[in-house]
Amino acid sequence: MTTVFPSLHEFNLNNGLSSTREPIRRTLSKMKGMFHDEAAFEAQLANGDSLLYEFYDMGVPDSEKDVAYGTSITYPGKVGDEYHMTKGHFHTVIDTAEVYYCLRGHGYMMMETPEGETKWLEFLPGKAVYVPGRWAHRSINVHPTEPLVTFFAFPGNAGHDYGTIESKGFRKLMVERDGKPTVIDNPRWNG
Ligand SMILES: O=P(O)(O)OC[C@H]1O[C@](O)(CO)[C@@H](O)[C@@H]1O
Ligand SMILES: [Fe+2]
Repeated sequence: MTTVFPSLHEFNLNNGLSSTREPIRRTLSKMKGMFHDEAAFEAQLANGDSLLYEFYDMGVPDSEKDVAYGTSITYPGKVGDEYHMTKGHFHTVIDTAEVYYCLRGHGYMMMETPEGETKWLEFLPGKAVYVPGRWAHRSINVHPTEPLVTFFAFPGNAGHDYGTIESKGFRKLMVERDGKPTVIDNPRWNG
């Protein structure tokens, strides 16, 4: 049995970053095939492999008795008309849930089940989104200039299944229409 000691970590309330741990960073090139406008993606990548989001793995044991937690920071911007977002995933142990609490910014949590139900809920500072087991989830930043900062927690054994989203995509996308965030059917959904 692993012995886990009580620990203390700091996450900055403004930028979401921790002074006590290194984040995992995902740049544009790690998101190939995720945005619906491939030409806009390639054009943007030619201008530099910019940082889209970063988040923390605090290294808690991968046991169902433990709680994985950390902050997730998605930077503002769009690829074509589609807002910056995380890759998104199901949990490998698919019926494990997750909770997110928004600390800064404006965004949405896009969710869907394998059966095809979809749901998106708004992130604003002070709002908590509960993602039940079986719902794939992706954070989306719709603010023009501010980072979307959330704090998340989920069972340590949940794991990340990226394969399903990488091959099928999400059924719904969040794009800008007439200057406003708008949900559309994913024209490239491959279910
Ligand atoms: O794993 P993705 O989809 O790249 O997005 C990262 C986010 O998801 C998490 O894995 C939590 O489920 C966090 O580490 C982070 O908030
Ligand atoms: Fe998750």
